[in-house]
Amino acid sequence: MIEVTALSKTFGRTKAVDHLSFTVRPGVVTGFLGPNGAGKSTTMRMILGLDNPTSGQALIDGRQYASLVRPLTKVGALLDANWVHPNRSARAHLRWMAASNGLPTHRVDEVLDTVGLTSVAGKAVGKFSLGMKQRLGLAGAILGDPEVLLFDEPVNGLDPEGIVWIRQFMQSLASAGRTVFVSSHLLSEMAVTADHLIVIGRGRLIADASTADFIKESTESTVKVRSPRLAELADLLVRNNIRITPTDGALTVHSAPIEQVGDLAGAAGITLHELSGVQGSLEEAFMQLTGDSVEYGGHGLPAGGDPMLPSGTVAPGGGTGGYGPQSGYGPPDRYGPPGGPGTTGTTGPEGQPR
Ligand SMILES: Nc1ncnc2c1ncn2[C@@H]1O[C@H](COP(=O)(O)OP(=O)(O)OP(=O)(O)O)[C@@H](O)[C@H]1O
Repeated sequence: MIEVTALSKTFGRTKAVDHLSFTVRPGVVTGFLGPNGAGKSTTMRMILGLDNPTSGQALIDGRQYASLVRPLTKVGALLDANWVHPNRSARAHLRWMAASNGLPTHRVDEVLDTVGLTSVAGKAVGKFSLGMKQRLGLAGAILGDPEVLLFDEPVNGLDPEGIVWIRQFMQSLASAGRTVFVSSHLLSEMAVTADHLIVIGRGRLIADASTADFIKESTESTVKVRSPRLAELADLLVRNNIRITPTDGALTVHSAPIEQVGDLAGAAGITLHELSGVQGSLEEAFMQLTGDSVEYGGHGLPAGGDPMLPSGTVAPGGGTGGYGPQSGYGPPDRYGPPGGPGTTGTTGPEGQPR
């Protein structure tokens, strides 16, 4: 378990982490989300003893990282996959890590096998692709069979196959009862990987909730309905004071439960070809909650909504224009392709204090 209590870190005039408190529990994957510069890497670095807090504390199973005798047996981390000497082979790199923590050499071959690097174990790491380096970083993280694992942007720059592999890898670690704490910019990926989310903005806690609750509470649920008598159905719903938006041969219903829509259509004898509930996405929930916490950029949509839509209509996905968030809706490109590992200047697993 990781316990962060009133944790703060100031760099000059920048408050990178501001009185942050949360707990990361074992048995589930906990995602760590926040806009660029929110303080995720700094928080992880403090948990790992790589940065000293200005105030507050971060404990791993009740102890500070610095007080752990053989840290790799308690905590494994992947902060920067590029932090490996390029001329060293994968096996030599892991042997060096194992020796420094008093771990048996046979663990090296075991973890190489787990991450699928056995056939290239003798190759210089400098010749590795990013995906292979990420796998090597994960091998280092699990070398000491630790109960607690931290991964900072582990899927950065990976292809879809690599992303799915890492997702399953993290989920299997969690289902074995480990504590898994992972930061990522890829929100759609986090939505299917993490069971629980810690969301921060400008160093402060914004949300600490299950992924399902976070999405449910921060987005609008709508109903999608299709019918061969769409115009009649639209008229019926409007007459019942229900707000709707026409979308691609269907109606999006904003202010009525699915049962009411079905009952009204049924009573009027209107055949339906589709009646389904639509939940918002993690992207929408994230932007809704962190819109004001973005450090750089952030050109929100105008307060009146999307200028491309008629007034009173609703942007697809619950955007602005009469419904949903009216302000602080940042441009999605903030969450686009990440800058790649190393952009936060973090240190690899070997950089952890012994
Ligand atoms: N060593 C440092 N010296 C000065 N400022 C720093 C240092 N490390 C981080 N910061 C600042 O602290 C704030 C938080 O940075 P941090 O890297 O922790 O955020 P992040 O959420 O990990 O961002 P990203 O998602 O972009 O990696 C930023 O304003 C950053 O510029």
